[in-house]
Amino acid sequence: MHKAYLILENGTVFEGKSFGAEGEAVGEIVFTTAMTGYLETLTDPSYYGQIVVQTFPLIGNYGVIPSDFESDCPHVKAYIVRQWCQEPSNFRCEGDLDIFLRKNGIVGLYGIDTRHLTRIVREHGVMNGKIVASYDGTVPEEIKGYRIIDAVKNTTCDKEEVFSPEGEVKRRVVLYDFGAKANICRCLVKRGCEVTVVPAYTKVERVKEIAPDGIMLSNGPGDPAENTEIIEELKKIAELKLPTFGICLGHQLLALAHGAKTEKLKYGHRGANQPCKEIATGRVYITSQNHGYAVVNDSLPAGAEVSFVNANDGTCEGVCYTDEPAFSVQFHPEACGGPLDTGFLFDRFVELMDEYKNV
Ligand SMILES: NC(=O)CC[C@H](N)C(=O)O
Repeated sequence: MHKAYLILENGTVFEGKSFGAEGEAVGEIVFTTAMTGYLETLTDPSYYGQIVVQTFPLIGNYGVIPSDFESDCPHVKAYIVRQWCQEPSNFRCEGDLDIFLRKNGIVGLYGIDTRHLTRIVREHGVMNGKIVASYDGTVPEEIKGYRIIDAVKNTTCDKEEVFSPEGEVKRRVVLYDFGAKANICRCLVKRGCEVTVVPAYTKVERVKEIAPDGIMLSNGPGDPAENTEIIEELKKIAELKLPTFGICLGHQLLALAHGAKTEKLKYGHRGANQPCKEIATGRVYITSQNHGYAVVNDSLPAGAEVSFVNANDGTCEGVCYTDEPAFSVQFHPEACGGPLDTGFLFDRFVELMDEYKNV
């Protein structure tokens, strides 16, 4: 394995070794504290444009298992680990991480002090960086200027697709794909929903033609406020007053469509053990998360209430709309990877659809 370097925007340099694809990669450095679920992380489209650092020191122990993927291919810009497992072991394993990254053109770096790197990002805030094969003592210009743009455009599907449950179709859902994780669709299909996955720029007229019982707004990458066209369409979709459930980017876009604001967090929440408190019950759930932006609590308009807050930093983790059958969460109830504790939110959505069907 060759030597490779990570150069940070602030001039810090880490020397490590290359794995995966050879080459260079510039991106936004983010860290995830999840101890497992690296395949779900790699293939979650929300990581588009980001160089992901795993804080857990040994990654790849169970190899590559395609049925765990959250989309067809990895979306991370590059991948950094302390150590990758060269002899994975699992009855479902179909290969190792190095070959998987190489095949998919993802540059990897290992053998650096990921704890030190994480501390820098945590204290300084999220920053850009570049992985290079050689270092000449200078910080490349492109690092500072890097910005993730057109993220949803580059990760949404290009045509509609219908997923049907095995048994009877109990309700029909339109799932807006802003860069959706596959498990959102699986969670709905499992509950007897026929899911029509639609591209992110689908107009309200098409939704009316499909005439679903509910609307699901998926997760996705990038700055939520950048999606002005989608936000305008969501305003019209909200007028249909259909049961609506938003997750992560979907949650942020729904709030923006109602006039709320979003902000970039210092270093985001990425991991599988983020505590979230439900305001109505005071109960704390352990959640799976991957986001860099959040809805500003105080910016919510009348008719929208904070339903969950992050127990660590008090940021908005959920919104409930009092004049519409709509709710959303910043965390991932579909988990994958991560705890399944908040899967009941899909049951709530299904109940909401059934309630509205009967009125
Ligand atoms: N997982 C997501 O949907 C992330 C939403 C958004 N891109 C953020 O970083 O905040």
